[in-house]
This record gives sequence, C-alpha cells and structure tokens, in this order.
Amino acid sequence: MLIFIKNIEVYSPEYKGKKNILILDDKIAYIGDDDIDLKLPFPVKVIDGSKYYAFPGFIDGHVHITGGGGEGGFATRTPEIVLSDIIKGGITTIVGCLGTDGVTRSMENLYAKAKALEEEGVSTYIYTGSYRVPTTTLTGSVMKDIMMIDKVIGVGEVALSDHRSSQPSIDEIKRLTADARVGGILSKKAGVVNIHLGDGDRMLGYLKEIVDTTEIPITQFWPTHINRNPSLFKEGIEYAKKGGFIDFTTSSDPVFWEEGEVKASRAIRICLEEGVGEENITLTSDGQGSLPQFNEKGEFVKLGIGRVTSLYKEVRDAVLEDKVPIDKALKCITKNPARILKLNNKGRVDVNMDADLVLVDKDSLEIETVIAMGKILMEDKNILFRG
Ligand SMILES: CC(C)C[C@H](NC(=O)C[C@H](N)C(=O)O)C(=O)O
Ligand SMILES: [Zn+2]
Ligand SMILES: [Zn+2]
Repeated sequence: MLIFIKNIEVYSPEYKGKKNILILDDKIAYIGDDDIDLKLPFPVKVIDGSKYYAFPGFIDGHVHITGGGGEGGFATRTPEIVLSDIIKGGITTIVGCLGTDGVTRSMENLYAKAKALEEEGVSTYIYTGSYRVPTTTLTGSVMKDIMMIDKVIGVGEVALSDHRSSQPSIDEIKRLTADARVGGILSKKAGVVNIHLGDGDRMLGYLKEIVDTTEIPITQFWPTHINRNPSLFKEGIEYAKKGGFIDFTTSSDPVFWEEGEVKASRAIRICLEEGVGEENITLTSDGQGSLPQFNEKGEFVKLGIGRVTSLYKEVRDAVLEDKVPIDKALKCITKNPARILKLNNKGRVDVNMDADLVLVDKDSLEIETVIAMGKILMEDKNILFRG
C-alpha cells in the first residue's frame, strides 16, 4: 500500500517543519519538501496533512497485555487488553509483561497475546519473568529466553522495595541482570531489566549498589513507577542525573495524587527543570495492570485498572497544562523508549524507519489517525478493523 501524506508539520520527535511523507508498504520511503507527482498504475492513498501534526507512533514499554492484578483475590484479576484501546491510545509498539501473579498468568499466554496483537497490526515484544525472582521463563533460562525467542526483549517487571516482591537478595538481582545483559549482547537486543519500584524505604538502593560494585552499566535497568511517591521521585531525579533511566507510570487514580504520587505530566516538567537529561525520561502506562490500594497494615483495600490510553493523555497534559515543549514530551513515549529497548526502526519519523505514525489535530492535539507498519488502523477517529 502506498500512502502519501501531504503538507504535514512533523515532530520526529524533534520539529522538522512542514513535509511530505511517502509510505511504501511498512516503511517510510520519503520525507521531504518535494511534491511527488504520483502518476502510478496502482492506488495511492493521499492524506491532506494540513490540519494535523505527524508524531512517531507511540511506544508503551510496560503493559499487562494478558491482564494482571489479583491482589484482592481471584475476583480482582484484571482483564486482558483489547486492540481498540491500543489503537485509540496511538500505540504502535507495545511491550507485554506479567506482574504480581506469575502463577495464573503464564509466559506462554503472554507470548500468544503478543503474537495475536502482532497479527492485528501492532508491533509487540515481551519481558520474560514477573515480579518474582527466580523468574518464570519460557525455556527455563532468562538468557536462553532472550537469545532464542525473538519477542523477548528483556526481563520484568521485577519487584523491588515492595511488600509483594519475592524479597530477593542483591546477589539474585545481580545475577538476573548479568544474565539479561549478556543474553542481550549475544543476540543484539536490549536485555533491559524492567524494575518495579514499590513504596518501600529501600527505593533505588539495590540498583545504585549494583552499579557501584559491579561492571553492570546503570543503563541496563529501566526502573518504573518512579513517580509513585515524593521520596522515590526525588531519589529518581538524582539517579537519572547519574545517567540512569527513570520511567513514570501514567495510569493513576486521584487517590494516589492525594497520597503524594507525582502526576506523570508534572514529573516530566519537574525533571526538565531539575536538569535531568531529556533522553533519560520515559512514560509507560501499566495498562491492564492493577492499581491496588493497601492500608498502613498492608491490608488490601481496593484496586483500579491501568489504561493504555493514559500514556498519550499525560503527554498531552504535559504540553497543554505543564507547558512542556511538544518535542520533549513526545520523546518520553517515542525516541527514548526506542533507544532503551534498542528498537532501531522505531520511535522516530525518518526515512527507512517503520511506518508507525500518529496524526493529531493541530489545535486539540487529539489523536485522529493511527498508522502502524504502513497500515491505517484508525482514520479520523474511526477504527478500521480489518477482517
Ligand atoms: C504504580 C502503581 C499505582 C500500580 C502498580 N501496578 C503493578 O505493579 C502491576 C500490578 N501489581 C499487577 O500485577 O497487575 C503496583 O501495583 O504497585
Ligand atoms: Zn509494577
Ligand atoms: Zn506493571
């Protein structure tokens, strides 16, 4: 399929000005000022881009695509994701993970759901493992999972500083990270370790000690939920200034904001004001994951469900409410996660990149059209289900 998008202002995520974009099959074939005279003997879809901005397709690096939860018993296990939510959220690349429950949720099911979403047009990857160490795997080995299974891009979400973790020793985390790193090196993959930070007092202590006492680089870790409370957020800023990546969760509930969670859109602004490198900041949604509330005795109170549509909502809030420049806010869900995940064809609007694009209304910044691997999944807010 040939798609020609004319006269569109492009955020690649850096602002490129008004361009014409030609998509050929699943790649961006041309981006530039020339008006291509398309007298071709086959259909070309022409889109008038004058009322849109073009953004890179969004990358959500942490989604419970087969559902998660369960912290309030079996009735609180959350549902698996539906494709329409992913499309409405402008997400064209998604990384699936397991969470607290690594028993009724399996790696096999996670892999199958990732393959299903890929068949439906979205680029998908998965982390091997769940909250617990030793991790659940597909082949019995973290290193083998990463090296032998194309969709496995790293390990996670591994829980630290949380009453629901497996209370791993620091040596267990060192070995797990070493296996992920070497598995990644040997298969040209990220081998990144997605770390879940809970509300415990140890915070990023384990990661800082591993970085200080081994040869493992700080960039091997991708710690998430860093905005969940003010102390962790503050420590995260210092950690990022040392070159680490920090990830803010966009799914939330007003009760968390009362308890001190830093709204993701504000977290971006504060980090930029504090001098954190803009390439060290990311957002992920924790979509379909549970958002459980526990009282001070550690007793379950209730839980909500994460939504992937919160990912872009927080970027849009950052721009419209927190006055973060569009390109810097966009980087958090495009170029930055692409670099962390070593997805070299993703996260940027440029020639030879995968044709993953989101067209938003220039005034409202609302998502209008979503193109994934050169296929239009939503046009003018209408989802185009293909049979
Ligand atoms: C960041 C906070 C608000 C949510 C966070 N969610 C998960 O980690 C996923 C969840 N446990 C699941 O397994 O589905 C949490 O529970 O701390
Ligand atoms: Zn988590
Ligand atoms: Zn999660």
